[in-house]
Amino acid sequence: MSNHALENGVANIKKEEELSDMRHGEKFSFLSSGYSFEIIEQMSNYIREKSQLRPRIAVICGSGLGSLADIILDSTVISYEEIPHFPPSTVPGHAGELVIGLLDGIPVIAMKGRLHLYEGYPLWLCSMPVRVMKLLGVRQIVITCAAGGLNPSYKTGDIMIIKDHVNLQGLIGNSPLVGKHDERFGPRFFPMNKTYDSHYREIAKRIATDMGISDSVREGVHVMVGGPNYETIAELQFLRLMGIDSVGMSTVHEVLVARQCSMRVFAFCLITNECVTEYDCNLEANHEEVLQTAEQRQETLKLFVTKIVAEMAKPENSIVQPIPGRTPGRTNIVKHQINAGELRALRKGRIASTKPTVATEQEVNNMLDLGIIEPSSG
Ligand SMILES: O=P(O)(O)O[C@@H]1C[C@H](O)[C@@H](CO)O1
Ligand code: HPA
Repeated sequence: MSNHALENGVANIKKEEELSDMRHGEKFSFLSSGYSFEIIEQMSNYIREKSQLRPRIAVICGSGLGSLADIILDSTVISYEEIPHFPPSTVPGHAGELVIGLLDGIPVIAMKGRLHLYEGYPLWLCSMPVRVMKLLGVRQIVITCAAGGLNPSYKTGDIMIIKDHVNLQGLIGNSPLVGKHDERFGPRFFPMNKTYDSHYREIAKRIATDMGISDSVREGVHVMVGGPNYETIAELQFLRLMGIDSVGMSTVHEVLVARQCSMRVFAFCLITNECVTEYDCNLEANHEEVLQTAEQRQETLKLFVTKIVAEMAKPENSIVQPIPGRTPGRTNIVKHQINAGELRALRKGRIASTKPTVATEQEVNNMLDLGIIEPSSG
């Protein structure tokens, strides 16, 4: 199926290119905004049929961090290649599997391996799984990555909680969000200043203290570069001037898409190597070191992530606010009203949605963001 992924993407782009402005009878081209809502819905429906669990929490495992998914019990494993329209993962250290199961008793969905820009996939395709997970009911997400430590005080093996990012690609117009807009994925114009959930960051720091690892846990600003090559010394010096603490090749595009659809985000990097910023240094960045560091830190990270997920799942930590910026009157969501029986059935995963009746847009948005109802293509 995955062989068709890019073809289908291209078909989708062609459809968009054919859009015409009827007022003027002219044809306009659109940059691709990726898979339509209906294709994402098809993908999530495929996944939903494979597991009875309806996780609210997702984990994206970065390079060499796939073992985080190995502690998920009673799991259903779905290879990316079998999911319609899902492209394969092509990087060592990225298994290319979705794992749905229980992490210390809490339903989660994990991406064991992600998609990168440097694999030749456009950013909308790299971040597409986040939209699929949203339609599956995910409302909170833990995003992890391997990164080079640019802050001179960082050491290999440190965990850096991301408090902010510089979206280098986005600043010059390469964003997963460019192109034709569909309000069902969230607003086009939305704020980013509360992106990295401050409450979850505090929880993570408390957990680090309890685990006795606070000396190796940092908080900093992440940048995503295009890769696949590591950076030159001049590039790293430039990034350091910008106030960057960690350099990676992922995460930012996923965070953007997650925030657009109102997910609460906790993200961290494992500092897998120290960035070389001096010309007279003989060290050279390499992927083997990245994977090796990840392997050395896997037990600590498994515990760290398990504890964070347990906290995120607590009712008081799982309240989700809709992201500001929805365009009034532009949402295509079918409105639902829900009774107690339906709510119980939804929570047990026996039904995916309820019959459409009338509810206010505010009620619908609240229910959507709380994961009580599913967005529909209607
Ligand atoms: O998938 P992530 O961002 O964790 O992987 C990093 C970036 C490159 O894919 C790779 C470079 O070693 O590790
Ligand atoms: N640079 C960019 N991406 C990375 C690095 C790095 O040094 N290490 C792991 N991913």
